[in-house]
Amino acid sequence: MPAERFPMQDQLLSILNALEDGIFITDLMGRPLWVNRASLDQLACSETHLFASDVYRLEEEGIFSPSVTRFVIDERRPVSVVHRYRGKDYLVNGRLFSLYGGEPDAVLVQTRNLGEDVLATRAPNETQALLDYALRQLRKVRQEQVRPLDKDARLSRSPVYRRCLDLIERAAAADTTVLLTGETGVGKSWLVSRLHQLSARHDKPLIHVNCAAIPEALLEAELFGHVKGAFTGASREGREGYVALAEGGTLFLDEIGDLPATLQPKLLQLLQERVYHPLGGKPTHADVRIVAATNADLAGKVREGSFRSDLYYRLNIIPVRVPPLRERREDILALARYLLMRVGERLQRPMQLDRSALRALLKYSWPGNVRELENLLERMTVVCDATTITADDLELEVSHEQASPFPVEEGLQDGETLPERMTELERRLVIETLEREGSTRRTARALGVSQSWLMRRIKRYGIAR
Ligand SMILES: Nc1ncnc2c1ncn2[C@@H]1O[C@H](COP(=O)(O)OP(=O)(O)OP(=O)(O)O)[C@@H](O)[C@H]1O
Repeated sequence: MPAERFPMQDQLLSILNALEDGIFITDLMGRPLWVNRASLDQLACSETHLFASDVYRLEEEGIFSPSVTRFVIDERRPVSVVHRYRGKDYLVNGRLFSLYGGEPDAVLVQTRNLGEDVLATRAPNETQALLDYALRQLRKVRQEQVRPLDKDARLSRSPVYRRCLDLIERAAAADTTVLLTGETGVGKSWLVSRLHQLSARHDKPLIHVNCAAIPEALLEAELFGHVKGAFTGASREGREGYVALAEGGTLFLDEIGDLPATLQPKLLQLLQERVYHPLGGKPTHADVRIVAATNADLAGKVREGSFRSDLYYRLNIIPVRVPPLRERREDILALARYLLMRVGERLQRPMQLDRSALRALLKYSWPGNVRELENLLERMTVVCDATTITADDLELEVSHEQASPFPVEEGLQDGETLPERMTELERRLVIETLEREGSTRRTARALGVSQSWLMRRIKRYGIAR
């Protein structure tokens, strides 16, 4: 089994591979992380196929029937069942566990072939003890040697959003100013936390300041702090501002377009000279990385004179445009499943979406972007009687149904050719139908093509499954 998928010391690999019990580990989205030899033999499925898929799809394909992993993910509790599989009886134990020693972040399924005995000579807990030992060692190895698994990086199938994630990753390493722009709810703040986590400053604070939410009269003191008695109403001891609180880390200035004109030169000084003035105090040196975000048209504000152009250019060193959800339709269903799982976990109510709901989510234009999707799924989790959400439950407004993503009347984009447009249309249709239908067999039927044609396209477009 490939060590790069799940780095592990050789001895541990040998122990786990020597077990007669099958060991199958997935993340909480049901994506395989590691599987031992016995488990692969039991499943009679190629390793490549297994790792390119998730338990939901594998269940649809009949490789699991049903999947114990899915049950553990949905129910959030351990389960023990006896499965008859290819003429043999297996005792299957599934449970949540933590790879890092904190909150559960993975599912472990252990499969024992009952036919081959569960011999009286073998202490029943022997395998379990060995396994627990191996997992303890594994946690240690991971904590020492590798960075935590990046659970979210695989969340995007959209080239535009992947470019955005890529840019964030590069910017994280560069320690320079970044300006994120994009509609409300697209995930600008989410990307800033990701940037901070990936940067060398990750063990220092990330301070989020919403420039639009703090009254103008207070913003300067909040940002830069004040010494005692600096102004009427100031606290007697004086107070540190957000810049000081972010020392060594990242200062995230959200809604930067609302930064008052009086503060703009002060921020410029901080950016250029790394110096600021607490109210009533001396110039102070700061070591912070500044990241700003806005859903306003900042260049327009510069043109109309309400935002300083020198500050704009200084902030705009690495501009990152975060695309709205309607421009990354390939991600809608994967995000919906992920967010539904997250909210289900929080509210202790696992839910699922039926096919009519998936179709409705794809048709809608999401003016409120990821936040709107998240809020809708939370509302559904609270108000739906049944645990399966249907299109009727969603009540998405027809007026917000999306026009075709490829309107003929708009013609081709600058420099785009007809074959390029056709290829992109094919790619998107394949991805969306796969997301909706789950298995390649059903997708091929829905698209009216053969399964081998579909498999070739999946390969050609590098569609992760
Ligand atoms: N790629 C993603 N994966 C998971 N959750 C996401 C992702 N992008 C955004 N979210 C979630 O969507 C919600 C909205 O995101 P966020 O607050 O970052 O948007 P925003 O662009 O900063 O919005 P605003 O401009 O209104 O401040 C958050 O709850 C966030 O966790």
